[in-house]
Amino acid sequence: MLTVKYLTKSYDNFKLNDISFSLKEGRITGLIGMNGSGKTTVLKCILGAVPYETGKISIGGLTGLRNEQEYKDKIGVVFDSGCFYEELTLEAMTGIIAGAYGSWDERIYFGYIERFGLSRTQQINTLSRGMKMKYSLALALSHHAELLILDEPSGGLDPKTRQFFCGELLAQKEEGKTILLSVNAISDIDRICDDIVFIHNGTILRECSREVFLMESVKNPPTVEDAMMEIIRRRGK
Ligand SMILES: Nc1ncnc2c1ncn2[C@@H]1O[C@H](COP(=O)(O)OP(=O)(O)OP(=O)(O)O)[C@@H](O)[C@H]1O
Repeated sequence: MLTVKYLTKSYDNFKLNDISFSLKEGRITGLIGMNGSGKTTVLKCILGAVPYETGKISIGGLTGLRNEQEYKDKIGVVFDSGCFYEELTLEAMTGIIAGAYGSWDERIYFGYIERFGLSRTQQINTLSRGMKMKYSLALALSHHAELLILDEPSGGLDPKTRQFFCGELLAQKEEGKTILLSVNAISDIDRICDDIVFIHNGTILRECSREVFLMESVKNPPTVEDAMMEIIRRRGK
């Protein structure tokens, strides 16, 4: 599905070091790591939102450089910051976003808006954090994307809304979607991940199933958070 090969991206004080990993179709993969480990940077490179120095990123053989529209249509994005014009209504904002996708499906969009309890005439800046995340998810699910990319979807959400999100993502997986979500150390959303890609200081330390990753934990019952800490402790940094 998604393949990232030898990706390198540098900022003044940070570098993604030759990142390579791939996603298995129809599974949920957690890109996990501490604050500042490079998760958002990796996602931005995949989305073509920032330039990178070296590497090849492809989805089902398509690269964003050669097939920009087709590549973009394949991805549904939910970003923590939600890139919206705050003073617009959902209806007006959606009109702008829908135009960016060749495969936009109004019928599916209205279905989600209703199911998520959102109002099309409400202004973006009056949405609570949970509502904004639901709106982002509705947009991401409305253009027949094969791959969903979510940046810290549980950040700042209460347990009930987190549960709602987990349920929605599991339902999407059932429909055959491939999902990549970034998860930080203290999130509990890792429970729904089938696979883990563990990034630390811009380097991938593990790429395996969640089950195998948990074997690194010394706690009983094992936790993803403890497994991360153990791997880092054994490396000595
Ligand atoms: N535009 C930028 N200019 C300079 N440095 C940046 C820029 N964006 C990110 N960085 C740096 O790159 C590093 C990785 O940041 P990134 O946001 O990818 O981490 P993250 O794993 O998503 O962190 P968090 O869990 O806190 O969101 C950080 O040290 C950050 O300061």
